[in-house]
Amino acid sequence: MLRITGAKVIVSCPGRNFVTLKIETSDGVYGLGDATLNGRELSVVSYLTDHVIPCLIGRDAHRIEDIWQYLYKGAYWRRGPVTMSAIAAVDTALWDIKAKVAGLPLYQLLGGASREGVMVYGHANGTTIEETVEAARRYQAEGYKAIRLQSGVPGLASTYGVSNDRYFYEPANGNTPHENVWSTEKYLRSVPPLFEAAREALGWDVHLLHDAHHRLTPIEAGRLGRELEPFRPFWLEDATPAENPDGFRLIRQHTTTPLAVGEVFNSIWDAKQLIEEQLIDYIRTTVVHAGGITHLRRIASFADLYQVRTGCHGATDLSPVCMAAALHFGLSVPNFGVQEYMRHTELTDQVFPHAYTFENGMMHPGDAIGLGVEIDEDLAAKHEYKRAYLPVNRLEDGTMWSW
Ligand SMILES: O=C(O)[C@@H](O)[C@@H](O)[C@H](O)[C@H](O)CO
Ligand SMILES: [Mg+2]
Repeated sequence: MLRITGAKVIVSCPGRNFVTLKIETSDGVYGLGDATLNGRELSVVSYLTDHVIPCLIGRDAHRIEDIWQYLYKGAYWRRGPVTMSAIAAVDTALWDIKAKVAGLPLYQLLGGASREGVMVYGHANGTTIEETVEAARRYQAEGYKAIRLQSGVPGLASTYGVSNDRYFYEPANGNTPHENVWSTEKYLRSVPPLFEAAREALGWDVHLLHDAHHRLTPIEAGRLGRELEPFRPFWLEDATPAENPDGFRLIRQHTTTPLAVGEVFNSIWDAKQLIEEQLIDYIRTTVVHAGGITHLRRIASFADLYQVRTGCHGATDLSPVCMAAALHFGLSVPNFGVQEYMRHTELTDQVFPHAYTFENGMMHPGDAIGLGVEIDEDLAAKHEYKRAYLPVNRLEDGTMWSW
């Protein structure tokens, strides 16, 4: 038995907030798990510290599945982003420990490599089509095989996904939420010309992606998907809010553009209908928000039955600990599709030194034992938590809207 002797939550803000769980064991091996829930970070800190950690001490760190079930079924209150992020952190840390004890990189325990590397997509954005296409060209020159295109919408002051920085788009900031203004009509006019210009400039040997960020109705999404078809997008992401999965059936009736959804999902139950009715092509659930490696494997195995592939969320609010876990998972899972990769800042990378690498559009988790990611606790302690919110979205007449 490998006893859990201690666990602590490390909150740090090296440019943005991260919550990291560190679990220690009787033979000195420790493991890390990401528990960051963007804009609601401290709720998971409390869930872990006040409610989960006291139940972990003394348990056998090797019993990953049993601990997962204990935290999930045992809480009585199932699912939800706070619960599932906390369980994810415990689960990830336990896999890190098990792989370290085995003396193997985690992906070897998950069945070994199913491919040479993990294809990632980068974010090209700009305030105009020209700027966005120019940014995409730079990604292509750096070897990216898949690029997400988000451009400013003429007539709207600010839009999600668009920043002037080359790499670092950061959605959460401000002591109170920033307010964006939205017009579906203006947006819908702006996306097809963006894709047309991008295909003309970049050719056809690169995958192009787009995120609608839950702001369309199903019929609007169907129209956008259809208008993008000539430009062969890899996927249209979060076309409509997925609380009502039936909405995706309506989109499907109107377009063959592949659909991706699930970055806000936290369990297999959120994805079940979408997967079994083949209403989506890519499932975006990720390690930190969907119950860790144990639960993500379950979702992926289920999705594989229906030829739905993975496309894990990988924005900057998913820490390098999550990124490492995602890469071990992505390298080994049979039905891998693509992995999102938004680079972290240099300071974040200093706080979380890691073995994973990027080369020519592909990433690899590296061959360090465990997850292959560390936390520099002294440096982390120098950067205190700073409240930050995701933005909100309103229609031009002031109505609150999805974002
Ligand atoms: O596709 C994506 O990366 C996103 O939709 C994110 O920017 C998302 O809004 C943030 O990660 C939320 O924390
Ligand atoms: Mg998204």
